[in-house]
Amino acid sequence: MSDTSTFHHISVFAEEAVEALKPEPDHIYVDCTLGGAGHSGRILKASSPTGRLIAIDQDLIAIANAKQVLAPYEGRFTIVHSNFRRLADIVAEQGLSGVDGVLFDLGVSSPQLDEGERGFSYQHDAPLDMRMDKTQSFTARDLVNEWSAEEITKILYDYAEEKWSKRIAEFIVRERAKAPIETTGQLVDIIKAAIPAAARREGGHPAKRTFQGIRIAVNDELNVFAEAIQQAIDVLNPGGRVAIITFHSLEDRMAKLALQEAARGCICPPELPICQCTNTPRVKVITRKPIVPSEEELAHNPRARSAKLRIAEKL
Ligand SMILES: C[S@@+](CC[C@H](N)C(=O)[O-])C[C@H]1O[C@@H](n2cnc3c(N)ncnc32)[C@H](O)[C@@H]1O
Repeated sequence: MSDTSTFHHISVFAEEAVEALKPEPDHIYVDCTLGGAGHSGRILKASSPTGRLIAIDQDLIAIANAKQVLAPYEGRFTIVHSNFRRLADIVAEQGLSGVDGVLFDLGVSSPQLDEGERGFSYQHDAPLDMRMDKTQSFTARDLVNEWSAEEITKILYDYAEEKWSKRIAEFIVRERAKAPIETTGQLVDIIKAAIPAAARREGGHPAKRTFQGIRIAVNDELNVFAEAIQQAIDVLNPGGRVAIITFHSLEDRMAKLALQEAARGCICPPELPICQCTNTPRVKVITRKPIVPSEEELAHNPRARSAKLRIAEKL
């Protein structure tokens, strides 16, 4: 998408996620997932007149649009084209020893999904791509044509809970032996052929889970998030908060466990009479249960359906 005027993404938990960070003037925030800048703009507004924002995105198209959206706050924000896997380094490169809030709004933006040519969508026929960062060389085409049946089965099962993962992987391997699989349309046809007709009629689109699994693998989303969440806790100043918006159960589970573990401190086995790990709690969990979207939010943004918000505060 080169025309930034058509970049349209409705922020999920637009108010709740920003309030969670308790924005204040003079404080410094990091939005790890700038996207359409909906949250970033709200953070800058709420921390006026002197709050500062570092906003990260690995997608240059999102960044081009966000620069226009954030123009009214010129001088108070820095946009960094990078993967948030580098969060700690990015904070250090800005000459900062800590920040007061970190936001993650995980996954892809609506424009990334809707722009057929990026290959994220099973609804548009396009080259198999799925890279959030177009400067990365590894694409969905490489994965589909080069990974073994076992590797493909594993990501479809682990990242998308696809119960037909083995059959889909076998069909992919069989088809690519005839000719390379180049497009999302070809992949959708292979998935449809692999899933028995009765099962195909259950739930949503038969290709939905496979596309999710491949996208997560192409962008290494879960490993990146696991690293970044620890860095987020590290870079927070005492009293600073991390807010995490997730869109599927694997991400939410990772967020929940990482925050719980950081809140627990001691990781010694329960049978040890005295703590030997000497770990101390690093955060207080603010959301024992995740915040879920209101009926009102769901009515105007169906994409929020599976969203969950978790918040923790640095001790
Ligand atoms: C759901 S959108 C964020 C929307 C944004 N919060 C808003 O209100 O407009 C997620 C964005 O994060 C970016 N992103 C996802 N994973 C990333 C990563 N590991 N590093 C940097 N950016 C990432 C995507 O490119 C996408 O633009």
